[in-house]
Amino acid sequence: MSNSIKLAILGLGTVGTGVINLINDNLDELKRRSGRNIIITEVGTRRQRDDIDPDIIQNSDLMAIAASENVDIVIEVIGGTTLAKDVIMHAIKNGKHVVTANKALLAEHGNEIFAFAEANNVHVAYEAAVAGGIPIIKVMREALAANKIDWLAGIINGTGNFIMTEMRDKGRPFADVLNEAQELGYAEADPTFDVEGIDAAHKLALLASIAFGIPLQFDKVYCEGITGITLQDVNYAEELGYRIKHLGFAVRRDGQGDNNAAGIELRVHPTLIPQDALLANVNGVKNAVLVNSHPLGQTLYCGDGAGAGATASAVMADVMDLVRVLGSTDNDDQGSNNQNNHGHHVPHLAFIPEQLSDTPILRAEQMITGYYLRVHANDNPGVLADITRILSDAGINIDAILQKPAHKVGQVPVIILTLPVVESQMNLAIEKIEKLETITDKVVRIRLDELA
Ligand SMILES: NC(=O)C1=CN([C@@H]2O[C@H](COP(=O)(O)OP(=O)(O)OC[C@H]3O[C@@H](n4cnc5c(N)ncnc54)[C@H](O)[C@@H]3O)[C@@H](O)[C@H]2O)C=CC1
Ligand SMILES: N[C@@H](CC=O)C(=O)O
Repeated sequence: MSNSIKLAILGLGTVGTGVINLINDNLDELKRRSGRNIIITEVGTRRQRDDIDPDIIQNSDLMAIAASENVDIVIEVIGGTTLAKDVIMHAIKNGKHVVTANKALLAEHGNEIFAFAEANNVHVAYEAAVAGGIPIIKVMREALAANKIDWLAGIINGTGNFIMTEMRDKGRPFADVLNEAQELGYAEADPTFDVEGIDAAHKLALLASIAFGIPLQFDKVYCEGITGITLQDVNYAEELGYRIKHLGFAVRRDGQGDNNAAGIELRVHPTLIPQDALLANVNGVKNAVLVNSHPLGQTLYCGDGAGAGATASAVMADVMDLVRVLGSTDNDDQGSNNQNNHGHHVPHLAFIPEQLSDTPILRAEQMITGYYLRVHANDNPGVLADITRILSDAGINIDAILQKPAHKVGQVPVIILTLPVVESQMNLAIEKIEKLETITDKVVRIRLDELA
């Protein structure tokens, strides 16, 4: 077997430990598939660990590891956007290929990091950064390379899906399930990233870039989390044949039709989807990404979205890609066997950097979705007529109405499902509904999508 490939793992938490375990468990498979021996030569850890193979150098100086002669590929799994960035830039400068699971870092600084990697002829691989173990980056960059992607929708946070599933199926309290997700290694170091939708927004920014060939624009992703979802809305949605899932959407709009703007919608929010949609039945820590592309049509990719094993699988898939590049003699631009050559001809963001487009990202009020509205009204004659008149005057088509028995004396919840509408129109209609004397509370609104 030819020369060993030397790995450094920075950070021995959930993912770093998962990678060590995977290598220990599957080394024979890795060798047979790559034709190379794969060894961990160094690990970056804050404190000396006695559970690590004594042949592996333990070092708290991550910058030294990133420049070490003893390392071919640097695996960054410390998380965060400060030291992680410095270490990755240092590794790139020193000609190392990098594998990272750090979606926060790439969503915020990926444009700079990828440009620096290209200038230094190395690759920064990031399969584990989106949807855990699902090979969605590889699929979208390579397997769908001949397609034009129109939209994608995905459950892209395992913690959030785990919490919503456990709450719905077992009636468990939010805080209790979040606690379990942390114990299982699913949650981010700061779990507000999971429950407020920020982690999903990081991943969506990455998916949208490789779907549409646009630069990373995390700051333009519209983002709502799951903390405002009540069991009451979950149950009403189920009664109407829908399920609430926390989804990320990236949608290309061509600007056809009244009030429609051309551009890309990037949004993360709870969404009612039909109960019989495949995505509605993706539960627990599972993630799934539905991609609609031309000419292929809809394809769905599903698997564990978080946790040590799933994430280590994605990290090591990237390592294997790089091992094959490092091992090839005919894959680089000069035909040489330069160990540091880029070799990997798949562009970081799927499109060649000069071809990234400046298609605008649409503002929230320009986005188009259906809606679930829950309106609390005094049980007076004519109240329903007032609400439906306001919606109809705003050009909003009602798809279903459900009036529930009064749960407080004289007050009835009215549930309305609408067809897709431009958000600015819905904002105006809700403003008018809330001004009606018969309306007692703020209108609750959740977006709705038929995924057709
Ligand atoms: N846990 C999961 O399921 C997934 C995590 N990720 C990403 O992978 C990365 C790591 O996540 P986890 O392993 O879950 O986090 P973690 O918090 O379990 O592990 C991070 C480790 O890095 C160590 N570390 C931090 N700064 C260090 C320093 N200066 N020197 C040495 N060690 C240092 C910490 O002590 C900790 O052991 C994050 O970017 C996360 O977003 C991505 C996909 C899934
Ligand atoms: N915290 C994240 C981990 C994987 O990306 C999640 O729950 O999805």
